[in-house]
Amino acid sequence: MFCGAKRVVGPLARAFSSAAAAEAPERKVAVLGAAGGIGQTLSLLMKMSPSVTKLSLYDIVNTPGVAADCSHVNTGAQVTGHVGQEQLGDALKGCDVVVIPAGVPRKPGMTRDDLFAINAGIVAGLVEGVAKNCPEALITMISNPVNSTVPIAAEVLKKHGVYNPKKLFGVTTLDVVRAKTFYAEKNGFDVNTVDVPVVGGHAGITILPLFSQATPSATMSDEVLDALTKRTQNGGTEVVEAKAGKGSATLSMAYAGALFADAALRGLNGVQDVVECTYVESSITEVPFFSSKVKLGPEGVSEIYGLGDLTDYESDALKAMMPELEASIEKGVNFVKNM
Ligand SMILES: NC(=O)c1ccc[n+]([C@@H]2O[C@H](COP(=O)([O-])OP(=O)(O)OC[C@H]3O[C@@H](n4cnc5c(N)ncnc54)[C@H](O)[C@@H]3O)[C@@H](O)[C@H]2O)c1
Ligand SMILES: O=C(O)C[C@H](O)C(=O)O
Repeated sequence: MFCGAKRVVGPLARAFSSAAAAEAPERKVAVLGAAGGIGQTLSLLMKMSPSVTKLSLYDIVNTPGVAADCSHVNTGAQVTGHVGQEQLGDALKGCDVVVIPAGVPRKPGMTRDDLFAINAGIVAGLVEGVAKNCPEALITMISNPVNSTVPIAAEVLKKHGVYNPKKLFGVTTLDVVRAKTFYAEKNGFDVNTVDVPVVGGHAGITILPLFSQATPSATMSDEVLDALTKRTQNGGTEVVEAKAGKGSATLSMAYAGALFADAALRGLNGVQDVVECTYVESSITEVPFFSSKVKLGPEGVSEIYGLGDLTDYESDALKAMMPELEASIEKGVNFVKNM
């Protein structure tokens, strides 16, 4: 089927093959919210990752079925299913990476912040489980609103005396995935050769793709640049509206979540130069959590890169996002303080 055509291997396949080093240590990954729209596909992708040896699937419903199904895939990872609060400890013990896509998704007309009322408590409870059962694990937070759920996780971990800012990540990979797709489409590039850093947070105007730093570079009019920026910022809403009340992005998010989890595992395993955009505790701007390019290593975060040169358009957008980002962070912090 591919005779004659030059076929470029995609990023997940590249991540999976380079993670497959024979000397890679055993790694246990848990997916919390594994029976959900994201959770099920993400669990499958994690089952396909050669760097995962144990895959623990946790949810408050339906995980026995999801785990049985996933366990029949003929790859190396051993799958276990855990259902309900009393099985959370077993799901988490010995984990190296905990991926959290638990919680409710948006419906049309909602903002991500509208999910705070339900998801804040869900995330706090799950991170408490991490603090008690696998405090050394890397946490990759998918549940929205990410701009607040990551600070919530940090505060819960602090309450338990186990917070390590190098090990807590908000997953903003889907913004990068979208920016790459839209940029490649617009400029006629092979999407597998494209890179676009996306900085800030993960909601509306806090999502800032830096197309001036995209590779390969392209000359775009101000109108095209603005349209691409807005499409990236509204990518989640585009899917929510298209799904018309049946949830938000699940397939592309599972792909993005697997890409990030695999990058985290490669970093843990000592693979060099693993760099992803992710929302972490950061001092590169005036807000305490910010997404930018981060090098991932054996301890989690090994280096947080600065923003580089920004155009006037990008500088203005950066300034404009700060009040919203700051308020979302404060809301998360206060939620745990008042718990
Ligand atoms: N970071 C991102 O880029 C991104 C992208 C897409 C979606 N999301 C977010 O991911 C979350 C999940 O989305 P979805 O489409 O998979 O939703 P979903 O409703 O399909 O699945 C959520 C799952 O979480 C489970 N759950 C609820 N409470 C739980 C608890 N206390 N412990 C464990 N599991 C629990 C539910 O039973 C369900 O199976 C939403 O908050 C959504 O907004 C984030
Ligand atoms: O948009 C949403 O609510 C889900 C997610 O954050 C996304 O970007 O797709």
